[in-house]
Amino acid sequence: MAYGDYQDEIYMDGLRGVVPRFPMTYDELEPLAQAAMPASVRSYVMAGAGDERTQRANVTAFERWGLVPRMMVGATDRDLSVDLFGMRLPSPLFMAPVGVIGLCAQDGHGDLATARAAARTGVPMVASTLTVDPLEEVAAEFGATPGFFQLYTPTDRELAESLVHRAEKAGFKGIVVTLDTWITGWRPRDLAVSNFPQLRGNCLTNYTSDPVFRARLARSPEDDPAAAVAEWVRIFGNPLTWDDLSWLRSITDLPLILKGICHPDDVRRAKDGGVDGIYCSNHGGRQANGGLPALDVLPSVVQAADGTPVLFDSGVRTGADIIKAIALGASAVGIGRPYAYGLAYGGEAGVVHVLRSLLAEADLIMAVDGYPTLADLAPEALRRLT
Ligand SMILES: Cc1cc2nc3c(=O)[nH]c(=O)nc-3n(C[C@H](O)[C@H](O)[C@H](O)COP(=O)(O)O)c2cc1C
Ligand SMILES: CCCCC(=O)C(=O)O
Repeated sequence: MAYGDYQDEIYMDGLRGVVPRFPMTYDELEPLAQAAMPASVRSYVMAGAGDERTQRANVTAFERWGLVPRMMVGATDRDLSVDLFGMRLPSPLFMAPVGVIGLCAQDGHGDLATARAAARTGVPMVASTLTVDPLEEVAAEFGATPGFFQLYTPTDRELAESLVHRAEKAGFKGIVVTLDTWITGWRPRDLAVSNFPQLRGNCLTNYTSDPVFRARLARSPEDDPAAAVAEWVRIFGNPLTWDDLSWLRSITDLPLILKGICHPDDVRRAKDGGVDGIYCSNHGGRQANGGLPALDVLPSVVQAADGTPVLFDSGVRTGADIIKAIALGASAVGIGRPYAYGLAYGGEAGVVHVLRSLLAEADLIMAVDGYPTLADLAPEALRRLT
């Protein structure tokens, strides 16, 4: 089945008098999802760093590139599949780690709903360290779709190793280490409501369920939750340096991917340290304002990666954006807010709808523009507007 067939399904429903249950664009979804969320979760998900210029620029950066269509290619069959870390994935799309995704669902179990959406669509989920349900239970919902575990590396190395080994045992297929969030950026939306401390206590399950973490506490997290949060705050932020990379590399044989890489020299150092993947991202503009849009640094990252897979996120909102990122050299393309809002508005079905809509649009663009495979999307397929 082609991804574009989702269009036919929606039209057929229309013929039977069934109107679409979900908004058809990100711009329509965003306010509806925000209205459906509790205020603290809403401001947390919306929050970008500073006056959010970088966050907005991540999105508008895509408007400066245009695809050039090719005719008479006969692109009746499209192939969106990609090879990544020895796995064949049906498309380049994946769900970026979103720490509070659990809380985005009405029932508080959004991690499980997202994992089920991954199982239904074949779109991998990168599960954050900060899930609400334990990583083992999240992984159990993935079905045949590979999942990735995102590590926030605590200062306690033994705890970091325990989290990674639990992820291996649970069946995750890669470890994504996030480098840009050892400290939280200046987020006025959260500061205005003193938000973050309220939320974080809900997302510590992977710590409170960990034997190493529990052994560090005088009393169990069940008996003294405040002490568990305090210990988490103490150990959470690890300002990793390149000297830590050999240790990170040594703790797992799974593919190791570094998230937050935007500079070609950092790509080279990561490659020298033996990583399997580079993840180019500015954290959706949530961490440091004043930065370049992530899309604008992607080509130099891809060039330095020199064949090492480059995952990309930040600002992807449409199927056309996915195609543009691929044409600029990304091996896989992630979304954060779009699926978080799909979940908040429509639960698991909302996530599935967001994923299928993005893939349908991407597939139909490839059909119309005459690019039957992702390999056809060479840089010449794109032109930069002046
Ligand atoms: C509410 C929220 C929570 C996030 N939590 C994490 C996290 O736990 N770990 C991480 O590496 N990135 C986290 N991110 C960043 C995303 O992985 C991703 O880089 C970003 O959302 C991509 O930008 P987009 O939202 O414009 O698609 C979070 C993003 C959001 C919106
Ligand atoms: C300490 C921040 C953890 C979650 C996160 O990455 C985000 O909110 O962007």
